[in-house]
Amino acid sequence: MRNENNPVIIEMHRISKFYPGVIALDSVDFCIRKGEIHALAGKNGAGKSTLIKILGGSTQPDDGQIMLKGKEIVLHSPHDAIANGIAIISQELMLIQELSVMENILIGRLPHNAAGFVDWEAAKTVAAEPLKQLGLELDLSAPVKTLSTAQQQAVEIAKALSRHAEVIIMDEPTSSLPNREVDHLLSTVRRLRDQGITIVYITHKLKEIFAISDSITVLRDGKNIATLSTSETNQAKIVELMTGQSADSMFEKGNSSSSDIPVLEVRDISRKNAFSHISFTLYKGEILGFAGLLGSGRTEILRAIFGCDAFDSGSILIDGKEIKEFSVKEMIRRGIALAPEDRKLQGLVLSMNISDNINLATMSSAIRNMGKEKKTAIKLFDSMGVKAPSIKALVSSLSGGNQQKIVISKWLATEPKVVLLDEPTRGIDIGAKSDIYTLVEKLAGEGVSVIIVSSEFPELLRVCDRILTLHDGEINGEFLHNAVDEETLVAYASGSVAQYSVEPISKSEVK
Ligand SMILES: Nc1ncnc2c1ncn2[C@@H]1O[C@H](COP(=O)(O)OP(=O)(O)OP(=O)(O)O)[C@@H](O)[C@H]1O
Repeated sequence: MRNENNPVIIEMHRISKFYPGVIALDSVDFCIRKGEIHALAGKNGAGKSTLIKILGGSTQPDDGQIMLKGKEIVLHSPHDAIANGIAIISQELMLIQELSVMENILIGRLPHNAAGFVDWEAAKTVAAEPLKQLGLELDLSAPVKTLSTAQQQAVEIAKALSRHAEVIIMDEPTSSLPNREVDHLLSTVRRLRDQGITIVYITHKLKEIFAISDSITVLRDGKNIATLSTSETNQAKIVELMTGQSADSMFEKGNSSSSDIPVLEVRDISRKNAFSHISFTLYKGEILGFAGLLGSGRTEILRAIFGCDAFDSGSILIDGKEIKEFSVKEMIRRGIALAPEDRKLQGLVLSMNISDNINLATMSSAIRNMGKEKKTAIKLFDSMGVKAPSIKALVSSLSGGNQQKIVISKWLATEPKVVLLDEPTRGIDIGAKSDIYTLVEKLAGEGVSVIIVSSEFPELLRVCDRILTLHDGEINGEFLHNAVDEETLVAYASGSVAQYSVEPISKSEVK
């Protein structure tokens, strides 16, 4: 709980930051108290990253003032921030994979003996200290590349502690962690707070904000909308503050557009070590969800349908005709589109602009029709509500939610009849999520069929007509969206429902 008696450790006053055509931060005041976990919430593009980059010294504000324990500080570089006890743990960890745990913790600061050689014994003692503070036992000599993501994150935190960080900023720390590691990270964060360390915690996951934080600051369109004590507010209120809309209106399922016309029939496909005996039918205008955890085979099944990966047995039919030739090119020709999970690696070319990215999947010859490309880009840019100065803006400058809209636009440009969306809302804010659900419903209304893979089951319940649960490469349950709850989906997806025979659902029930 926020303790108003804790002294203020950092005050940011009237911080502004301008980029060409964008006010990233508009005279923001941000106050953090010592020993609290302060969550920073806001839609994509609200200004969270810019604010913490300023606090971490990697971006300079155009206006405003930063006070640390009552004294003004000027942060010209990340080095200045570290010297002032402020550390950032980014989503992309800054570790050197080939070096050991100890070398990473003490990077640039290994102790030397009188003869000028590294004093490895002293290094061991110094590096062990922050790990002890975190309550962790790690082999100090193990190369970092042999550790799990959660362990690597712990090394990054230990590095910050060994540099005497008093304020640790964590940017989406659970986004790359498997579910089972999340609770462990949250208890590490609480442990740090109890030792008097101040944490600024950025996440799009509201559940996490309420599980961990003492206070919440909400940014919207570059402004500080409110700073609240977590115990005195609730999720619906935070959604309202983030979006300016009531939470209820964003989470109502629209009418189903599902028909009786089969579009995609997957018959008993199997691939060794990936999935087995997968059979289902997708109908015209239907939104079908795959509820599965990491390793359930969900991504592999989509990739097989899209022709990226082969399967060992079984068959796939589109519009009643069995497909004999499997390649991405052929599947695009037959009207299938896949928006992949890792949008930065597989979905976009970050160094290219919005227009070129939208037209990527339809550029087929060396001679480009620039007029047509521009028309397509403008149409999708407008209909998707992308927040950027123009179609010429670089995709790398967009927020996560807007990047995702570009990935989806790229595939809509191919005018598909089946859209496969792999974790379409991962890491994006609630406003952009709502835009994507609305878009999916609009597509279904136009007769496009959609498969959504997600580990966020409330999202599937919100948008899908029907949901298949996947565990260990097999479909182990089939549910209508209005006949199932989150707990049941979790039980099936985690395999904790041992014996279950899938009751076939008649199409009349789906509607
Ligand atoms: N280097 C940059 N050049 C141009 N515009 C930028 C740059 N960095 C951020 N912006 C713009 O500033 C605004 C705020 O972006 P910021 O990344 O701070 O938002 P955010 O709340 O962190 O979003 P997300 O949750 O997607 O990370 C956005 O409109 C973004 O496009």
